[in-house]
Amino acid sequence: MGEQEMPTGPVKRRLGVMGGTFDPIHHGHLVAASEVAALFHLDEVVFVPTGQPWQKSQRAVSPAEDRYLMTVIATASNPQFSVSRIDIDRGGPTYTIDTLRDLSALNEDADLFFITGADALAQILTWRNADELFSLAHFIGVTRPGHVLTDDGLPEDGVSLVQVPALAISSTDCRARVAQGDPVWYLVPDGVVRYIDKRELYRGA
Ligand SMILES: Nc1ncnc2c1ncn2[C@@H]1O[C@H](COP(=O)(O)OP(=O)(O)OP(=O)(O)O)[C@@H](O)[C@H]1O
Ligand SMILES: O=C(O)c1ccc[n+]([C@@H]2O[C@H](COP(=O)([O-])O)[C@@H](O)[C@H]2O)c1
Repeated sequence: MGEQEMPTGPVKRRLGVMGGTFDPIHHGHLVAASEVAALFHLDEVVFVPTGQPWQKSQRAVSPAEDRYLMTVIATASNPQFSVSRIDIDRGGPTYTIDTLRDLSALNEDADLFFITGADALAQILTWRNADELFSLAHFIGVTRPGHVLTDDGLPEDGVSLVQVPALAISSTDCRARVAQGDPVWYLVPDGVVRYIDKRELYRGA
């Protein structure tokens, strides 16, 4: 068979997945997703707020509906970004293995790319069914100030490491700033500043 006659399957969509607690979502999350979308030619990035983040059980996490709505507000202006409720609506502790199984079933026409910061990537072997994760998605680890980005111990073909513009922003710091009465303007999108104020989030954090 000549080269031109080689059978080809349908071209798969390239779907980025940005999981997070987003309490609140900030520009570090948004820049990471935007950079990876450009570098990996993603068709879409779906942000997936956690239901119950079991590794954050040492602190009170804001209600899922508030975190979901802030994520919607923050991503609404970008036609490439969307938000999924799957981890919230499933109920119970959130495991990425479930996120990826559910998204695979809903997007049979897509290859999945799971985006994660250096800190989260360093913990990945502690996640539920860690071995199976890499058969469901390609993992993309991004740089984050204060954390070492490494794929040590992870499957060679399963992970890519990417440098993104350094934004020393964390949700922890945003919550502390609000609690102290300090501004979070320009750390989070304007609509998220307004939402935090309207719902009086983090005042006693
Ligand atoms: N500034 C940042 N730069 C790059 N990646 C980030 C940044 N902030 C968060 N991430 C990544 O985004 C994902 C979701 O993070 P998460 O919602 O826990 O935010 P966080 O700022 O780490 O929150 P917290 O301070 O409450 O732990 C994780 O993979 C995390 O590593
Ligand atoms: O699958 C797990 O066991 C697991 C443990 C901790 C974190 N995660 C996922 O990692 C992503 C970032 O989590 P977090 O807690 O840093 O916001 C989010 O999608 C979580 O569901 C997943």
